[in-house]
Amino acid sequence: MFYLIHVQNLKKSYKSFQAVKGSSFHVKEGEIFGFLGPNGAGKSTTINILSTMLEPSSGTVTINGYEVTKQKNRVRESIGIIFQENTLDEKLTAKENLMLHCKFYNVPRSKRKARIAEVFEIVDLKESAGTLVEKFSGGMQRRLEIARGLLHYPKVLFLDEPSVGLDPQTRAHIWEYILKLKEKENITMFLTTHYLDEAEISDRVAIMDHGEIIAIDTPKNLKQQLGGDIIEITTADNQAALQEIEDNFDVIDVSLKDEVIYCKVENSDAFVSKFIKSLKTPLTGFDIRKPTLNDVFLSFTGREIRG
Ligand SMILES: Nc1ncnc2c1ncn2[C@@H]1O[C@H](COP(=O)(O)OP(=O)(O)OP(=O)(O)O)[C@@H](O)[C@H]1O
Repeated sequence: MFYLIHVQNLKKSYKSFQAVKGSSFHVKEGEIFGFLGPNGAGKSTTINILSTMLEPSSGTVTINGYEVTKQKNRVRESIGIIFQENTLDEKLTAKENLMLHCKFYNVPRSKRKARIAEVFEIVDLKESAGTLVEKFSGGMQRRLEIARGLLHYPKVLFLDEPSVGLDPQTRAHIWEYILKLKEKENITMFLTTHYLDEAEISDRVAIMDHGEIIAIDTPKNLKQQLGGDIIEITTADNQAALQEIEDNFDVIDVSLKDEVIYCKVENSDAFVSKFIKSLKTPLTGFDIRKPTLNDVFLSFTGREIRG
């Protein structure tokens, strides 16, 4: 089977420090592949290698069938990159920025105008084509960067923390555009994020920690693997309640963190009815929820992803 991204036993060391410790994964055409992990996990290192900006220490990586260390130009033609930081020229208009990129990427002169109009349409910036980028809001600049990343019809779009530093409403908008892109252009997307809600939109997620991929699957399967429901409990005496739960209740797992007791249970209905009736420690708060990707991360590493 042909994979747009194929990574085999990738390693990267900075002197004696191993930032990536032998990752292997593949990404299919049209997939949104989320790369999730806390700060310092090795996400940027991986994305920089995949996009030819950094040499791996060992392992093989192919993008669109081209090897990243031996066929750099072919790889670069196949990818678009949206960086964490703004790389637009703020003294130029939006359209001038895009035109510059077309020249840089050798988009044929006859196609430039139409393609620029197309990408402006995708990110809803048609009206602002002639405006200087320095007058754009943070969200508009990010949208323009996405438009620019698409100009040369890349097969894969790399998005490194695409919504970092944006307010929640703008973040939500950026994701609308990204999903529209998947629909309209069938672009394969490789995105790094440490926002768990953002990772949820991925078709598959790889969770990275300390340079290693510790899980890869669909968000749904990852969460289902945990099984059951999560119950968050606060009481007048959490230590006593924890002991009571451990001794008397049927739980898959129970832990106390930041003054909240987390219980993982097979069947929340059965647990709750017994719990309310028989817990001796006075209860002060109670919440039942389905597992999130944060719970997945917690169960693999014992830490919160934002830790
Ligand atoms: N040029 C470098 N020299 C030495 N160590 C580095 C270098 N670049 C990254 N590292 C280290 O490698 C590890 C992985 O860094 P990387 O930037 O890939 O993580 P990340 O998951 O992208 O984190 P973030 O979300 O903070 O960007 C970190 O411990 C980092 O300090």
